[in-house]
Amino acid sequence: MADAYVAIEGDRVIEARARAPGTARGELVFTTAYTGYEESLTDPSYEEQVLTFSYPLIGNYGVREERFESDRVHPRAAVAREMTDDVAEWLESEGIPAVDHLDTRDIVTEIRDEGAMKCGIAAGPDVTEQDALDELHECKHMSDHTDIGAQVSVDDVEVHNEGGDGATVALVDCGAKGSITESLVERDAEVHVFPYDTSEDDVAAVDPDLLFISNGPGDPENFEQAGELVETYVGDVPLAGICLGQQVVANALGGETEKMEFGHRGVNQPVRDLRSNQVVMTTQNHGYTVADPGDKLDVTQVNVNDDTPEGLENDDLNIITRQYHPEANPGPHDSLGFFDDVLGMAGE
Ligand SMILES: NC(=O)CC[C@H](N)C(=O)O
Repeated sequence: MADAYVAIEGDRVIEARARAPGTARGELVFTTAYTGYEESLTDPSYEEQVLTFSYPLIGNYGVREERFESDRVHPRAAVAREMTDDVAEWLESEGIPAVDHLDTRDIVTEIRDEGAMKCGIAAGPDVTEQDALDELHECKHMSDHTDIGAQVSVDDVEVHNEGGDGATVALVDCGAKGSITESLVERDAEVHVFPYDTSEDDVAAVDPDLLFISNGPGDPENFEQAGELVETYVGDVPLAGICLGQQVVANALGGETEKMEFGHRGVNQPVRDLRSNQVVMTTQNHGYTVADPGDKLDVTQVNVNDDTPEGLENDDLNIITRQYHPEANPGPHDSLGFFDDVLGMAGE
């Protein structure tokens, strides 16, 4: 007998097995990544989402803290065809409901047909279908999480590699993955990690060589303060952005973003560079996209599958942004050179 339920839009309820107990709600999305579950589950960009793994076996190489991208699990719940005890115990210890023994192909097909959707989850010996439906009915649209930045950002400024020989980077933490800071520090940068709503004065005080807007969860239009920093610094200081960072930069410079149907989440998304015509494989996790880059930014890279913008640049204003995740945690490593390019703009 089922001891877990996943309720999706249209009030359809799918039976499952409880692997970590509890109730939760969020935007139901899927990743096609076949490795990297530790990184995905700790990626702050999954805040307020329920993550379904399309790869059928999750957890087969254990759980190791050194692979985590932040200090907690961010999806509200996890769904897999088969989840190992290691992962189930980790999620339980974090208070994150998890379910398996359901047909994840069905869920993925539903999301591909209908788009990312609201869902409710209830798992554990005493739960009912109605508990999952109640969660579903309480679920908000992703764009209505207007203060999502506060849920994932640092509260106070953190400095990494103080006194480093390289560039001084102001990294605006909209929910930054740890490996972005690591990628900059490995290249000798002194990285000042600022809260998502930091003031211009705080950033000015460190006299940055590069303003870097991080990845993050939810709708980029809910990150107005980061956009204001972009407007302040454009032309004076080189600008870089990853994922939500690309979207915030585009919105601030006269462009527009929109919600995608079901987004890109996985580790084999092909991206073509329009200048070199080279294709690289990339790691992705996004549900919004730049619909119009505005007149200050050129689209320099596109997704081979659907032509959406993957890279925006302005050589005169020193701006480089990427929709995918060049820090490559999990991999592939094809696009790590992004960090050399943006630090190059900063004079390194
Ligand atoms: N990884 C990210 O930064 C995601 C950006 C944004 N939240 C989106 O879903 O499109």
